[in-house]
Amino acid sequence: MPHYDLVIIGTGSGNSILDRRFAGWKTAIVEKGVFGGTCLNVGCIPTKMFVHPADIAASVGAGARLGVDAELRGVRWRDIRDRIFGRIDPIAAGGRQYRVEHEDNRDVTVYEGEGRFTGHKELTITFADGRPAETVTAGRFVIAAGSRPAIPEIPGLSDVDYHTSDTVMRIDDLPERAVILGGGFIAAEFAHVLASFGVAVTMVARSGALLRAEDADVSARFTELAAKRYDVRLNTTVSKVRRSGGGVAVELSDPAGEDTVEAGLLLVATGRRPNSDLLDVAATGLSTTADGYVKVDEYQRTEVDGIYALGDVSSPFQLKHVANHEQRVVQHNLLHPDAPVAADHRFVPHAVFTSPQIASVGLTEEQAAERGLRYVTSIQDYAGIAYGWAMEDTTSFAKLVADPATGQLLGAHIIGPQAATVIQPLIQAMSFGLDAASMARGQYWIHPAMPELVENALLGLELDPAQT
Ligand SMILES: Cc1cc2nc3c(=O)[nH]c(=O)nc-3n(C[C@H](O)[C@H](O)[C@H](O)COP(=O)(O)OP(=O)(O)OC[C@H]3O[C@@H](n4cnc5c(N)ncnc54)[C@H](O)[C@@H]3O)c2cc1C
Ligand SMILES: NC(=O)c1ccc[n+]([C@@H]2O[C@H](COP(=O)([O-])OP(=O)(O)OC[C@H]3O[C@@H](n4cnc5c(N)ncnc54)[C@H](O)[C@@H]3O)[C@@H](O)[C@H]2O)c1
Repeated sequence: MPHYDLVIIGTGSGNSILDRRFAGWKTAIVEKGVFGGTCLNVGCIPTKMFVHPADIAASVGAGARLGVDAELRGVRWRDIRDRIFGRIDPIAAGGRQYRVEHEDNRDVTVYEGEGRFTGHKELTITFADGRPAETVTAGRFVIAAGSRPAIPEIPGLSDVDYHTSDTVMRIDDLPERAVILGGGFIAAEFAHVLASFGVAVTMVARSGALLRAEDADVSARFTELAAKRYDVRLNTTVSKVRRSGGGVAVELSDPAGEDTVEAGLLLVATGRRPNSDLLDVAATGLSTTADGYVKVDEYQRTEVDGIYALGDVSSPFQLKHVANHEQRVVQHNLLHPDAPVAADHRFVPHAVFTSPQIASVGLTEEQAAERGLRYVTSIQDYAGIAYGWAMEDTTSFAKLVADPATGQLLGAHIIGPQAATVIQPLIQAMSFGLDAASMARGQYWIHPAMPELVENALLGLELDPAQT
């Protein structure tokens, strides 16, 4: 049975651990799917490569209001799809080839199969091509096995051809109508992409709002805008799914009664679950949280000495920048176990690349209230800054939550054009402890640029007199 210094399970962020400092470490990498993991192959990268042309397509119709009459003549879906994957697939293949063949990786063995713990620090790898399974042991493991779409139990679902984010980007033709189940990140991003490309979209959410985890004002505004663009069904559950014509019939139930929507495509976007169960992490002595995340401490160490975990398999954030940060922490701690560094999860931002864009960091107003904190808020509409006038914006805003006594920002939430970019100075201020008044007045803000939104939101905070 081969014994390794290090076994890494998963080639998403896990693949970035090895650099020349690990030369001489006898290492195995285990990957059951496509090299590069979720973000590269079926996540952040391709989705945003679809969102960009979707933004362009959507902007054509939006010009008339400003006096620019333009028409969208068509969307060449297959060309867009093939361009995107024509770029991504070779990157994944190149990453694999580098690990398998390159001289830099002479101490690395790549196992292209599915790993499962079968004992203490013992992993058995099975292969799809029927080769005999192999069992390896190691002094150190990194569990970077990510997450997968969570599929709810809905009568009939397993009998129809439904999609998840893993498959929907590779379809051959766009349907006339799509039903999207879920009201979270993936639902919001794909609703925008599909609708911008001419697909009629029905969004089905079991609660009373879309993007419910956002600050309530942001969630409410997004829900209101989405309802103008899509057929949004709130407080609705799917009671049954069945085949119908060339597609699916989705039977819906809401407080007002029953309805059936027929569509050429059903996208299930109801969250993602960590892959700890398929890995049987209990067999190596690890426990998980109630939601299935491998338990780690602030150093990304699991309960078993020498086993680390990172990314979606252990982090409820389920974000690539978090997986990458944790990967750097694990990398350091593997090399310097006696001087470990901790992961910094204080101010983890996220953005939803839908329309309008949404970005957020820190506490929502609801979370600040729940924690009993003393806080003030400020809402700055895009309509109140010069660039917002240029865009004739009427619906976008930034909302700040701050501690009035110290001027420290507690949270920032933006819904509107370029939200994911405009929020960055606020993330920086929170990360480095810059107070709102110093931030607003201690620097120039380019006029008339979008960050004036941030400047004005900061100036709108009613801080205690000592802070102003
Ligand atoms: C549609 C979509 C869009 C997204 N967009 C964004 C975004 O815009 N911004 C953002 O920050 N995040 C985004 N995310 C989230 C982001 O993709 C993930 O947080 C990130 O990829 C997690 O990285 P990871 O390394 O933990 O796992 P992964 O990248 O999933 O890597 C895990 C790897 O482990 C392999 N594996 C699993 N189990 C085993 C096993 N038993 N044996 C062998 N190999 C195994 C898998 O095949 C996979 O390759 C998106 C996710 C999705 C689904
Ligand atoms: N821009 C980004 O950073 C980005 C984009 C896409 C995905 N992601 C990551 O991927 C994760 C997964 O995305 P997601 O949209 O699937 O999850 P999500 O948690 O954002 O949303 C899941 C949605 O499904 C609903 N839901 C859950 N179980 C259900 C059930 N049984 N029946 C009906 N509805 C149900 C929830 O109420 C919610 O509306 C996100 O949490 C995010 O971390 C990030």
